[in-house]
Formats: sequence, C-alpha cells, structure tokens
Amino acid sequence: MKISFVGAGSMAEAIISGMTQKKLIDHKNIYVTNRTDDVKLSTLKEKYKIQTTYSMKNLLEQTDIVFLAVKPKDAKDALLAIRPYLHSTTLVISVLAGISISYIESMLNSPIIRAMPNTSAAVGKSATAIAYNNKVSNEQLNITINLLSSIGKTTIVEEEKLDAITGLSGSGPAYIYYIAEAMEQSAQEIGLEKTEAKKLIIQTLLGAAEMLELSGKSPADLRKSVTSPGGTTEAGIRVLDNSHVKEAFIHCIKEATTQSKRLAQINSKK
Ligand SMILES: NC(=O)C1=CN([C@@H]2O[C@H](COP(=O)(O)OP(=O)(O)OC[C@H]3O[C@@H](n4cnc5c(N)ncnc54)[C@H](OP(=O)(O)O)[C@@H]3O)[C@@H](O)[C@H]2O)C=CC1
Ligand SMILES: O=C(O)[C@@H]1CCC=N1
Repeated sequence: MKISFVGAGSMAEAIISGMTQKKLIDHKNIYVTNRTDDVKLSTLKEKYKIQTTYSMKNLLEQTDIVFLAVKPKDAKDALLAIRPYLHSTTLVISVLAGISISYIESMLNSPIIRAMPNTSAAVGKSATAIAYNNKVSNEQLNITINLLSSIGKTTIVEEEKLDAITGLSGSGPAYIYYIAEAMEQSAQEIGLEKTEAKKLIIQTLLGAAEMLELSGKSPADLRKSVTSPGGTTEAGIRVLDNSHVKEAFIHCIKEATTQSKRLAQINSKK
C-alpha cells in the first residue's frame, strides 16, 4: 500500500511518526510533499526513511490513500493541485479543521474521510474521530481504521460533531501543555530545580490520566479524593475557583469549537 501526504507540518509528522513506529506500513511506501520548505522535507526523509518529492505525479501515482494535511486556508490550492492525479477510487483523508466533506466533494469526486486526530499521534496516543462520505468502501473504511490504530484510538462519528471534537480533543493537547507550562513556571518560583520538577509534572499528568481511565471514578470524585479538608489542595483549588479557571476552560473549548465552524464558513466562500 502507498500513502501520500500533502503537507509536511506538525500534524503530518505526528501521523508519520506514529505510523512508522508501529510498522503497519513500509516506510518506503510513505510519500510526502510540502510547498516550499525543503529543509523540513529533508529532515522527514532522514528521520523516518520515507520518500519526499515535489512532483505531484510522483507523489500520487498508484497511491491508495492521500492524507491532506495543509492549513485550512490552503485547502483549495491543495485540492486543485491533487485533482488531476487522483483515480476515482483513491481515498482522500483530510485532517483539516473546519473543512467539510461537502467542500472537498465540491472539488473532488472521491471517497473522502474527514478525520480529526491530535498531535499525540506521534506517540501512538491520538484521540481520532472520523466521518466519511458514501463513496468510501467498507474495505477502505477498515483499512483506515486499522491504519489509524497505529496512531491511537479512533471513533466513527457524525460529521456535525467534528467541530466540537476539534475544539475538545484536536486542540486538547495544547490545553494540557498550557497547564504543564504553568506547573513548570510555578515550580521554579517555589524553589524546585527545573529537571526534577519536569519529572514530577510528567508523572503527575500520566498518573492522573491513567486514574481517569482505570479507576472508573469521575474527575470530580478523583479530585475530592486528593482534597483533604483544610489541606493544601483545598487551598490551591480555592485560588482556581476564585479566578474562575474552570469557566475559562469551558469558554476556551467552546471558542475553539466556534472557530472550527468559522473556518468552515470562511473557506466555503473561497
Ligand atoms: N497541529 C495540530 O495539532 C492539528 C492540526 N490539524 C489540522 O492539520 C492541518 C495541518 O496543520 P499543521 O500540521 O499544524 O500545519 P503546519 O503549518 O505545521 O503544516 C502545513 C503544511 O502544509 C504545507 N502546504 C501548504 N500548502 C500546500 C500545498 N498547496 N501543497 C502542499 N503542501 C502545502 C506546508 O508547506 P510549507 O511549509 O512548505 O508552506 C506545511 O508543510 C490543519 O488543517 C489543521 O487544522 C488537525 C488536528 C490537530
Ligand atoms: O489549531 C488548529 O487549528 C489545529 C486544529 C486542531 C488542533 N490544531
């Protein structure tokens, strides 16, 4: 099987990294291109032993799957560039935030899967959601689900949910990194050494995620079990509550979701 990536940025690299580690597909059959950044292409070629090219013909001839991984604003250009080289059955998987299946259908007569992964794909831990059009065969759907299993967990959803999923889990890793940044900064201010703090923060995040997955308890119950009356956690959380941090996070996720919808509107007019 040959897989081609149009776009060689953070998301394409995260998917390529996950796929090549799991060896589900031979790295020699993974092709990638971008617009101008040849240094990035050389780095990807060196790091993952994949093929790079600036020829669309080379990229797309006899390919089974094309991953579209350009910024939403570049969708039209990329779709126009690939169109002449696609067979009617070539599967197009778009990871673009806010670009609808119908927008892609307006330019391509192809089987289309719209996917929303996240950059944790690089370590096989993406939360990916997919929706697809009626040209996707059962075989293509099964191949895609199998392929995406190499970068994490995949669920099939109705396309309408993808804006919300983009706001929640597509952007989600960034929210957690934001918390990690704050933890790192505070660690220095309370007198901890950077490397020791880093280890403690990572283990704390991993442990909390695993508790959420394995304990069967709700986040609220898990939080209660950390919070002794009159203790340190209570004192800390009081500051978060007084600063309305939970409301800010809820607002953040709603705003990211709205932005996904805005992107759809902006791009549908292009
Ligand atoms: N980053 C993330 O966490 C996630 C991103 N996504 C989606 O993935 C997509 C890519 O995001 P991300 O990787 O962060 O973006 P980047 O800016 O890192 O990468 C975009 C890539 O697209 C290339 N490109 C632009 N136009 C063309 C074109 N016409 N033909 C070929 N290549 C082109 C750029 O090349 P060059 O540098 O040479 O211009 C660059 O390699 C976005 O649509 C985003 O919504 C989805 C989920 C998570
Ligand atoms: O910020 C973005 O637009 C992309 C989509 C989801 C995560 N990153």
